[in-house]
Amino acid sequence: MRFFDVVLLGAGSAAESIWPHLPGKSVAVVEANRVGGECPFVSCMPSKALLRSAQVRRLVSQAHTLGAVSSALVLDDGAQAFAAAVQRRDRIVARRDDGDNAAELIRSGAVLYRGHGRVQAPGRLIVEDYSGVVEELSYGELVVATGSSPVIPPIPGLDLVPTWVSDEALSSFELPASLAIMGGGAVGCELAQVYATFDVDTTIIEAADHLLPHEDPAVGEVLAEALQRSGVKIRTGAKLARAEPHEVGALLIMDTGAELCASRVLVAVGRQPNVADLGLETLGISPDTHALEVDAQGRVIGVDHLWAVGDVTAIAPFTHTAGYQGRITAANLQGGERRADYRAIPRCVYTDPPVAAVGITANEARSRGLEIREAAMPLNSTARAASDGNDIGILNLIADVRRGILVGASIVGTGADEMIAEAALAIRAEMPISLLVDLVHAFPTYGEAYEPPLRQLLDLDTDDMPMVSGG
Ligand SMILES: Cc1cc2nc3c(=O)[nH]c(=O)nc-3n(C[C@H](O)[C@H](O)[C@H](O)COP(=O)(O)OP(=O)(O)OC[C@H]3O[C@@H](n4cnc5c(N)ncnc54)[C@H](O)[C@@H]3O)c2cc1C
Ligand SMILES: NC(=O)c1ccc[n+]([C@@H]2O[C@H](COP(=O)([O-])OP(=O)(O)OC[C@H]3O[C@@H](n4cnc5c(N)ncnc54)[C@H](O)[C@@H]3O)[C@@H](O)[C@H]2O)c1
Repeated sequence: MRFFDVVLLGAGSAAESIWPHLPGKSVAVVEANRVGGECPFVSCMPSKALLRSAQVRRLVSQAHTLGAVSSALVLDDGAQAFAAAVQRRDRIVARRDDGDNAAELIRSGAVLYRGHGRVQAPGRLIVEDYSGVVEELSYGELVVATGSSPVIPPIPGLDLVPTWVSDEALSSFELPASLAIMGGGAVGCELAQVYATFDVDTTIIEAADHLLPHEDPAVGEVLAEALQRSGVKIRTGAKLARAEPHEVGALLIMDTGAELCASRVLVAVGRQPNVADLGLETLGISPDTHALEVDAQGRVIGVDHLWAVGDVTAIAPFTHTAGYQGRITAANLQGGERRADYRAIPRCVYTDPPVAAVGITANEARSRGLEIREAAMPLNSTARAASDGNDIGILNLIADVRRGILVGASIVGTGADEMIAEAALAIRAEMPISLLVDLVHAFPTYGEAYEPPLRQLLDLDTDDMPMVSGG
């Protein structure tokens, strides 16, 4: 049995910011699927590649409104355009081949074991490869970085109709004739815009009363308008109650009694941490655990020599969080004392226009008993929106009145995904609003939209027409 100082279970975004940063330690990485995990192959990168192709397709169709051509361009039909977008997508995801990532891992000095890893006892792990060959390893420290999987809700008949989960929707070469998407969260909204733009009749079914229900309602409302302009149909406040096979593919019956036919159903109602079948019960962890609960240093609470990083912790499940947790855990495995601070992790949805938020929502702030004040600004009132021809968007800031600092921000609009970094820094560094209000943004940029609401929060001049909602 070979001993390693550190064994990483899973080789995704979280783990890859650990293995190159443990000089002097012997490291093994156990991976059941692809080195690199989901992000480069079946989640972030293929979705962002397809979203970009879709965005350009819409832009070209609007070129005459932007003075680029004299009349509307005649586009290829959606299927031809999608075939080209898929070729580009597959180049960007290296045709889902993890060979380069695996080679880099090995160059870092770590040992790669391909197969399913499972703890046998404290300090011991087995790896079973595809042919059933089992290897046994022993470890000093174990880092669980096993990611998450889509939730499939127990809806009668759903297993009898054609369904996709996100990685299938992002690996497909063909367009469905029509697509019903269960869930108006990040996955549902991004993929709805992709498929609708390639002329697929696409409907989002969202249980809550607005899209992206984890964010402030105004965000979901502005996004809904943008998606509808891309051809997406939206049914909010509706849950799928039952599904039946149908000549088209699926007949979907909502809890409201409404019905919808679609040739394919994309199930996008959230993800759950991968904690099953890891042998964690041998370490005293309950088999009913939903996520591995970690302290700020990355240690699994109550279990010696066990760490967890990435989606398996269910903390802000994004690639950038996985990388952040990985860097902190690597430093602590080297004897450091680094602690994670999750107050300012950005949450972005890369629709067109994108959505970006950071910190807490107004509802969360109120439930924590904070005295808050909100100030908002429509992005279409910026000079940049006028010159670009963008007429949709909003920026909303949430201030903690007693401390005079920002605690939350959300933006929908062109550039939101980049603009959010300013609010993230302000929240993370607890910068006084009196300082933020003195920051000068270049003219004409979307960033200028921060200035009127910040002034509003300080009761300075209000001539730039920010909209204010109560706290
Ligand atoms: C459609 C979609 C789009 C997304 N887009 C974005 C985005 O634009 N930006 C963003 O920040 N985030 C995005 N995310 C989220 C992002 O993909 C995840 O947060 C990130 O991949 C998590 O990294 P991880 O290392 O925790 O898990 P993963 O990357 O999933 O890695 C876990 C690895 O562990 C392996 N594994 C699991 N169990 C075992 C075992 N027992 N033995 C051996 N190996 C095992 C798996 O095979 C996998 O390779 C998106 C997610 C989805 C679904
Ligand atoms: N741009 C990004 O960073 C990005 C993109 C895609 C996914 N992701 C990650 O993937 C995770 C999963 O995304 P997701 O969209 O699947 O989950 P999500 O939690 O973001 O959204 C799920 C949605 O489904 C709705 N829902 C739940 N049950 C339902 C039902 N029975 N009928 C109708 N609607 C129902 C919820 O109200 C919610 O709006 C996200 O949390 C995020 O971390 C990130």
